[in-house]
Amino acid sequence: MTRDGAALPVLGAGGWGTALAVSAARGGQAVRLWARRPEFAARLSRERVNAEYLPGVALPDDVEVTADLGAAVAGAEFALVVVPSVGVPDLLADLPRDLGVVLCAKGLAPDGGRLTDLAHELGFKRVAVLSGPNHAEEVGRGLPAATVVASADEALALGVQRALITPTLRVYTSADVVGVELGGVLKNVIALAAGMVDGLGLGDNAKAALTTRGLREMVRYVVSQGGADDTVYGLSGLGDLIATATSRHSRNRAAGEAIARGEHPGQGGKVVEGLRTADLLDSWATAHGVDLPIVRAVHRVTAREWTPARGVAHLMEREAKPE
Ligand SMILES: NC(=O)c1ccc[n+]([C@@H]2O[C@H](COP(=O)([O-])OP(=O)(O)OC[C@H]3O[C@@H](n4cnc5c(N)ncnc54)[C@H](O)[C@@H]3O)[C@@H](O)[C@H]2O)c1
Ligand SMILES: O=P(O)(O)OC[C@H](O)CO
Repeated sequence: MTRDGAALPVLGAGGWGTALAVSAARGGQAVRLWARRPEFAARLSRERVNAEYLPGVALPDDVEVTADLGAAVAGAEFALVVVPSVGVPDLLADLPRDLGVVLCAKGLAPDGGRLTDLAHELGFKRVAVLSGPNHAEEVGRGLPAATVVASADEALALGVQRALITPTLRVYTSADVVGVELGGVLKNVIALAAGMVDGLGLGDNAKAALTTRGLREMVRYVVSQGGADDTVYGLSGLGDLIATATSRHSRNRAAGEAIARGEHPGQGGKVVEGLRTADLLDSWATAHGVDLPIVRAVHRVTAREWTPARGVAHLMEREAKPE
């Protein structure tokens, strides 16, 4: 399904689903945007602006909004799955298994594994992941950006590339599903830590050290899972780490900043994936004896087991060693 085929289903009408729908439609792709709540879908269809999740961005005429999941995916070769990771298992369970699924959430499955693995376990044969430095607020406004679609199924990756590429969104393909998927997952935790550095006023040196050591931690985890270190140094790893750890748009960075100030992160119901990821990954790292000290510190601080100051001490007072 491409621009000359059936409409592209975009499942999930939060900030990212809406931005992808708008971007693809501006590029000439007909889109069906599925929202879970019928009243929300009706309002979006009527007002043509997602005031709750992506204010100020008008839906082009080529975006049809529906709350009917069957109608949204009818006749499609693949669909973009753009709900938060916690909602992905239930949504996948409701989809036909011959549909290609393009997972866009930057989070983990309930058991701490990868969502692409979960999709295969549920019986999907054609599975891809889309990830990159992509703030919805900027993609929705048509500012230039690049992203990566990874799949073991090259035809699927090429189909997604054709459907999504526009003069303002450059879409690369990759065969490294593990590397592309986990880069986007891990960077949220490092962005939470970067936000804490901001909130504590620790300075630019500290933030540079934290993000660089965070990148090393991303490489260690991705390689332990079978991904390539090269991928982590690309758009979906380092690129997204830069975009998230430095951005005023990032909900993860902002949540870290709020926590460091002693506040509870309030994001108006918008998902902060790094909180759940830190919890799942810290347990995984403990169980498997893998050293992920920043993940550990972020989890303990966000779980309110450690103060932010103790988290900093945990990172600074580790045994001296070569870089
Ligand atoms: N916002 C971004 O800039 C951005 C960019 C790239 C990737 N992502 C990732 O995309 C995913 C979705 O993020 P978002 O920014 O669109 O979220 P959001 O917070 O803007 O909105 C979440 C949307 O999902 C819906 N939702 C929540 N739980 C659901 C469930 N169980 N089943 C179905 N729908 C559910 C909500 O009603 C809402 O429409 C996240 O994993 C995020 O990390 C976000
Ligand atoms: O707002 P965040 O922190 O969820 O980040 C959004 C995107 O993942 C940036 O690429």
